[in-house]
Amino acid sequence: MDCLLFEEKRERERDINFVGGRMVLVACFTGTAFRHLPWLVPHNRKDIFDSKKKRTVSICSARLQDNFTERLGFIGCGHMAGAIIRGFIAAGIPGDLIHATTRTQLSADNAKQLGVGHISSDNRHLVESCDMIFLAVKPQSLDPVLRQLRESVNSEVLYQKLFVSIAAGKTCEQIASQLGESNRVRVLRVMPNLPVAVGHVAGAYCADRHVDPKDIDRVVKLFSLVGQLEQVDENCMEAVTALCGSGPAFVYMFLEALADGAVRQGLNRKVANRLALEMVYGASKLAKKDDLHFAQLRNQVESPAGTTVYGTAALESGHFRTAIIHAIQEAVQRAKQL
Ligand SMILES: NC(=O)C1=CN([C@@H]2O[C@H](COP(=O)(O)OP(=O)(O)OC[C@H]3O[C@@H](n4cnc5c(N)ncnc54)[C@H](OP(=O)(O)O)[C@@H]3O)[C@@H](O)[C@H]2O)C=CC1
Ligand SMILES: O=C(O)[C@@H]1CCC=N1
Repeated sequence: MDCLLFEEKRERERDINFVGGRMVLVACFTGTAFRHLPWLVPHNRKDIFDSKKKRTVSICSARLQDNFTERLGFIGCGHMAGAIIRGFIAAGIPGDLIHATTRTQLSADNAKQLGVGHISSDNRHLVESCDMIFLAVKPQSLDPVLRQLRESVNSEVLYQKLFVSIAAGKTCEQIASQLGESNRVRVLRVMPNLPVAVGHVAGAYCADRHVDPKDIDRVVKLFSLVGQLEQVDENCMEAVTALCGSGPAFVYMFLEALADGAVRQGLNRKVANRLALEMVYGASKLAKKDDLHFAQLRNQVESPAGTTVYGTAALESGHFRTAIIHAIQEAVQRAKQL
């Protein structure tokens, strides 16, 4: 799939959107973007001078390298695997390189709709057929899956594969030791989030010390097609799970409440929903662009004795921030229990 690529000055400003089925990418330092997107091949590059921002911006098309041959296997194809697959396929990964297993026909039908090339319920066959195996079942279903793989797949075959777990709360060590000799099993943990479906993942990864840097590189490169993952220590993965994995649910709840508030004041429901969405999107975009402390941005909105400061004071008396901090804490606690 072709994409348009814009390069901008700062790495952190990189942003990927899909427009009319094409990927439009706003990227970092001119010249370095393709190093971060090694599976994209640039062509028709044109450098233009952005007089407003006083810097050169490159615009070009890019496509996935023809030699991308990694076979990706998903054990479990529910909400999260489905979102990752949607993002990968939109970024140009051929469905034929994607394998998935499910338990029910309904999930198999959903996987087919997404464009998954190979669908079955045979986890052993999936592991044997693929290079990178995503463990994408619920954490509560993971132990029996790992046991089944240990019992059914030849251990030397298991050791050749790269396992990527997206399960909340399960450590690399727990997974590796259930699959075989833990220092021979190659496991990375990735915590993605639902917006990976539209090429905008916010999340992180960590790996066991003995995982080969080349394996880490494979996963980082793959996810660079759908956004960017931070590298964190494993003991921070629960915080990332709460912030990034669960975060979209918190944001959707906030959106719902914002729209409800406006509807209560008489605004039409559809208009309220649309405005809530655009407002949060725009506020995030500005915060990302201006890179100011969130409180500085808030202060720009709060006119003295104006409407906003009355609203923010009401949020404080409703313990808004405490409630959010508590939500993150509860989500972390739950991840540790899983
Ligand atoms: N949802 C999210 O936003 C996020 C989820 N995660 C993590 O992703 C993982 C999956 O979560 P989510 O997608 O929400 O869950 P879902 O319940 O939507 O999906 C789980 C999938 O696993 C399949 N499954 C269960 N047992 C087996 C098995 N033995 N063999 C093959 N497939 C099996 C189910 O198939 P069937 O439907 O046929 O029973 C289903 O498709 C979890 O570990 C979660 O922690 C991480 C980040 C965000
Ligand atoms: O709710 C959950 O457990 C999963 C993990 C992060 C988001 N969803």
